[in-house]
Amino acid sequence: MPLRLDVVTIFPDYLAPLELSLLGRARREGLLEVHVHDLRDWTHDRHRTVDDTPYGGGAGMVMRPEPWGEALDEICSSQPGRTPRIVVPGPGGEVFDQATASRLAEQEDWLVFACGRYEGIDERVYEEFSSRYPLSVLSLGDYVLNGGEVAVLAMTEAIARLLPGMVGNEASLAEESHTGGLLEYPVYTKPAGWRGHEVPEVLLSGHHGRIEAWRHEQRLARTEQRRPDLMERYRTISSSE
Ligand SMILES: N#Cc1c(-c2ccc3cc[nH]c3c2)n[nH]c1N
Repeated sequence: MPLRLDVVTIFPDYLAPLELSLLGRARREGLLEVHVHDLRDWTHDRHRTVDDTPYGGGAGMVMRPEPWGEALDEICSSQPGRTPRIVVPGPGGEVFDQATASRLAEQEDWLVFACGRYEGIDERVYEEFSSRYPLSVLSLGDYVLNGGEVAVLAMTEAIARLLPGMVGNEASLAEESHTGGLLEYPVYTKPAGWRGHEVPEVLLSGHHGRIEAWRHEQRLARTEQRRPDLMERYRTISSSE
């Protein structure tokens, strides 16, 4: 069964990149199903209003609960016998990392993304739907975006590329950044010499054992230099194995 993604947003065109490249091919090959919905289709006023002023005052606007309630009621019950995980991108969520992507790719076959805007979605939507469905609030990282759409694009690519059949050479998944907790090793291609910069001799040696050892050393060195936080976690996990 292909992974089904439903995305609810007030900017459906933002999700147009899901039609391109890897994800477009995945959809054409039946590995992935993507349905984008305009939240305003669940409004009933002339102006198709999705926001209102915040109770308690403060700057900005809050997304009204009613359109979200009707949209998620309809979408989450649209596949008889199936239950989605609702994913709400948000700066206050658990960090979405490679482990999260792997877990969702392995364990879920239907994700419903709820893209907020403005100052966010009325809290009662989270209360209502977390009592009825598995629900995760996930963050791309500690910086502020204007809405959830960019996060959905990133999360969708990170998850979908892990699906069986998505990446031509699945062996490459094993050596990329964050797989196994380390950053990727440096890569080179022809020409062997370029502007005085030479490809490391070991990579020209044809000695696969030495090449593998060198690449692992490079991963360790890069992770230590650029992401000491990941190195600490890697050491802890390695020492417990
Ligand atoms: N994921 C994520 C986010 C966001 C985000 C997500 C949704 C909304 C809705 C209004 N503002 C938002 C910001 N900011 N930074 C992240 N890492």
